[in-house]
Amino acid sequence: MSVTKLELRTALGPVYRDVLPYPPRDCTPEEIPIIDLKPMFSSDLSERKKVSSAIRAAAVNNGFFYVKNHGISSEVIERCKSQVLNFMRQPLEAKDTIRSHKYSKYFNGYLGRRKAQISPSETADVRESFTFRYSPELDPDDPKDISEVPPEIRPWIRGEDFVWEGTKHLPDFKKDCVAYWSACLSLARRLVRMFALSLDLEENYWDDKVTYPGADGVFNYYPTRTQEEIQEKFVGLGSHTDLQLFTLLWQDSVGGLQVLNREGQWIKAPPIEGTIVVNIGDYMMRLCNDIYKSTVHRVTNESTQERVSMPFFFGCQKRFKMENEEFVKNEAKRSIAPSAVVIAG
Ligand SMILES: O=C(O)CCC(=O)C(=O)O
Ligand SMILES: [Fe+2]
Repeated sequence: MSVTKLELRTALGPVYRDVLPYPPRDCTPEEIPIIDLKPMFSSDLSERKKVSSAIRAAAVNNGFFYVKNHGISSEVIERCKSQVLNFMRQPLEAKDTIRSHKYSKYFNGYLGRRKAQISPSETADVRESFTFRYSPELDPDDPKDISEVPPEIRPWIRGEDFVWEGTKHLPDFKKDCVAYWSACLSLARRLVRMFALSLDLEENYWDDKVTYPGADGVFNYYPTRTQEEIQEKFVGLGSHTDLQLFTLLWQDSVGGLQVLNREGQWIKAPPIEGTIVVNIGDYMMRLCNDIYKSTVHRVTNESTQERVSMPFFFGCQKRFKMENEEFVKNEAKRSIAPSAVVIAG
């Protein structure tokens, strides 16, 4: 049996994985379970522990699970998804007015088709994306003007206004995007408590580290591939791990997300109506000494329809990671998850 070596650019430096020579197959419910979040909203600790123990079981296995009854309304999701299409279906010139490589210090804005390559072992990414990062005035739980943020924290705020300036012509674009992002942030702050419980930590272990969190909203758009891209086996988004504590990932009904399981077999994580995918990131894996796995995943849109996904990357603000110097250095090379080697032009 001949395995292939896959090289990954992770926040822990280059990592290699053996991949089995079999084509991707459907996942089983044990491999990527569905966790019901309803008990998370209970005031009864033993109820909440039902969620945390289910999280632990999934996190030590493949590090990927779906959540249902997550509390984000389907209207908020649908409105945001429509806005992603409104933005992405514009002519390239309009999207390029907020081009990330040109206008952003912190990877906010638009990244074009085949302008990055996240995986050194695969092709450039066909995916286009729009990114906006944490701004205190958008925080749903305690909105603040930047002037009210403690001075030592201000330099770490990564949101940039040009993304909203350059999309003003799209009615309600900011409002609908922020509504979805806010809902993700509130959910993530609850979910991180379940992660704390799952690791036998105090439930509030992360609370003060996510007051000004890493909270990156990314909208991914996977156009259908050209004949050339199909022949050359272009990936939508190459194999990678996410960088932060965990990711909340909404995907539309098109499909194309694959996860590398513990055995090195690619398994498909199909869209399941009403759910959001959650996966562990490198920083969580580092903090818990690899007990929880930051899982390798990739996307290829092999359908004849465009695909949208809306990940939300949640973590501690960078200054809390300084004790992990190596981690921060490698993370800077990769930046946030949609980053990669930049392709000129
Ligand atoms: O599009 C997807 O389903 C996954 C996206 C992803 O992995 C990412 O943006 O990091
Ligand atoms: Fe990812």
